Amino acid sequence: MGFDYDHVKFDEIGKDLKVDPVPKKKTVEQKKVELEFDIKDDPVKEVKDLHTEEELIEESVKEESAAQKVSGDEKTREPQAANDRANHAELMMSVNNQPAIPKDDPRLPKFIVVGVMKCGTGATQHFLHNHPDLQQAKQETYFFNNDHKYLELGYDWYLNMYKFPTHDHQMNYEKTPTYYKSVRAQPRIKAMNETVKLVNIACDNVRRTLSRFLHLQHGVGTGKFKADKLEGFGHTLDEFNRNLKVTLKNLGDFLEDVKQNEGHGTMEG
Ligand SMILES: Nc1ncnc2c1ncn2[C@@H]1O[C@H](COP(=O)(O)OS(=O)(=O)O)[C@@H](OP(=O)(O)O)[C@H]1O
Repeated sequence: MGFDYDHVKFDEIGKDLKVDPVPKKKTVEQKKVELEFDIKDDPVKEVKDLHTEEELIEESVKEESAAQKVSGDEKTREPQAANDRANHAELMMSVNNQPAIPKDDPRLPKFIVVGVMKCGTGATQHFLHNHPDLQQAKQETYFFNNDHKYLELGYDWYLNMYKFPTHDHQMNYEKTPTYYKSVRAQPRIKAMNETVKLVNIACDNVRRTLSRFLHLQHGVGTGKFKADKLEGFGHTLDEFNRNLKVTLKNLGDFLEDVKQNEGHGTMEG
């Protein structure tokens, strides 16, 4: 059963929303004052986990963009178009020097929690941690989706994230909640062990988005992240909602345009 596009009024989407005027951009000085206010009044001082995770991601992103600047070629850039992904993954495997994989090392993980970020991966890890036959990596490694770690530091670095199993049945594992969306990580994990088990936890995407937003907002409020992390999302839940309403209205206009013009009105362009 197909979707009946003809009877959908895309230009109606968001029409009844009472959209408040888009807030004017704040000056740097205003943002600074707000940030200081947030830090002073924030009741939660302890954001250790949040800090560690975000630091690792930021480090990973910085390293990737530095690699792109230096090489300036296709090898290190994650492709945006879905159609390019499979080809790109193959390209990545063939053109880069792959690190030697010590396939028999008992420290290698038997399964990996690959995501989804903000779907309770931390809670899952917490439960697994208490199992006597399981042993987790020292931290979220971000190994397979980071060119610097994977290609330059290699498996020496990765294996150092693990202890040797203490008995025959014990299995090592890691959790890095961004692997699920990484074009790089997939073939690299397969190269390590093509029967390794991957655990992916799914949840409601709206709840997940809100969780991520509040995570970022909290991090900015406590000075752990830079304020520009929230650019476009707003700095409060009210701003987030306001911006979402505008985005939703724009989405309706965009879809109407696609409906009218793509493939001469067939939407098959
Ligand atoms: N058991 C269970 N089931 C469903 N959801 C749960 C569970 N335990 C924790 N949570 C909520 O998951 C949010 C944190 O997810 P993650 O641990 O995956 O975050 S992270 O990606 O590692 O930062 C975080 O959501 P928010 O509280 O909305 O931020 C947790 O409350």
